[in-house]
Amino acid sequence: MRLAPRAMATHKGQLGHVLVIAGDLNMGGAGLLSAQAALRCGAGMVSLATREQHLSAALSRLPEVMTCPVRSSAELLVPLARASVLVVGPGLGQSSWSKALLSAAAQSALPQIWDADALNLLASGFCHAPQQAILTPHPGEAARLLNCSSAEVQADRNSAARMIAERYNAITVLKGQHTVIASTRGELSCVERGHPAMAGAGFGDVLSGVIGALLAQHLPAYSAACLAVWLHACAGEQLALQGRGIAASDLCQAIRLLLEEHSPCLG
Ligand SMILES: NC(=O)C1=CN([C@@H]2O[C@H](COP(=O)(O)OP(=O)(O)OC[C@H]3O[C@@H](n4cnc5c(N)ncnc54)[C@H](O)[C@@H]3O)[C@@H](O)[C@H]2O)[C@@H](O)CC1
Ligand SMILES: Nc1ncnc2c1ncn2[C@@H]1O[C@H](COP(=O)(O)OP(=O)(O)O)[C@@H](O)[C@H]1O
Repeated sequence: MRLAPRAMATHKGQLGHVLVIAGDLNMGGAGLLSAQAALRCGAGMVSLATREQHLSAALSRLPEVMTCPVRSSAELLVPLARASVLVVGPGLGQSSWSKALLSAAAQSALPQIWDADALNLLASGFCHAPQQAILTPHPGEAARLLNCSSAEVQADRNSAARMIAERYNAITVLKGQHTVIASTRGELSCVERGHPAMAGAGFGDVLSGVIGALLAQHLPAYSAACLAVWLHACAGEQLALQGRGIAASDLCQAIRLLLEEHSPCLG
């Protein structure tokens, strides 16, 4: 499960276009973290559809990312038509704006990663998960998806991941210590890496962008989920050597270097 090396004549159009749909008012940073991670893991192009209030922050922090201020689902149509992979949910909120964007994504046939509020809205019965989805719940979101408590999820994490995969017909990444990845065909993997210094805001947002970039570069979905979790957890371990206080965005450079070690760009 490696990314293929790149031919010398490779161009960005062959490496996928990740569209991150994220960031309601007061949570603009979540989408930026996800987009930054996708960029740093080699996606050919990255776009961010978010509240117009976040436009200038996004442009100044991530000039490589195409920023699409969207007020309604109609304004999402053009970015959706250009994308090859969607990351939906970081900081998306649960407002009418959030719901309109999620509905538009749910109707798309593109492969997509659903995180955070996309999962909360899914759990509420607002919509169905699309075909070819990867769901990335933490134990709190997993509990909402299964209509149980997070203690019950934690008591048997393998079963919880399997049940979400079955119920929603989607690859499921149950985050937290020793992240579990379950497929709809019964495959189950556990990544016994990571560090409690990763217990902070925004780490999950980064993971969603890493998965998006690997999918965009044509890794099969289950492999993309497993490799992304492993890279993210190992990067966390490396940064944790310096102790607490890792900012989630710090992970991106460490993940980039680990990815190059694992899957060299020139083979
Ligand atoms: N910079 C930003 O704009 C950020 C925005 N964020 C957004 O904030 C919103 C709320 O997300 P939250 O995840 O904070 O809130 P949630 O209410 O979804 O989850 C928090 C609860 O889930 C449970 N939980 C989570 N991880 C657990 C674990 N490892 N073990 C056991 N229980 C666990 C706990 O009960 C915890 O109180 C989302 O839209 C999210 O995307 C976050 O991503 C953080 C960064
Ligand atoms: N104690 C821990 N051990 C290993 N990994 C952790 C630990 N705490 C958090 N993580 C990882 O950090 C990420 C946190 O994601 P999440 O809870 O969705 O955060 P956020 O919504 O703030 O981005 C997950 O990938 C999780 O596996």
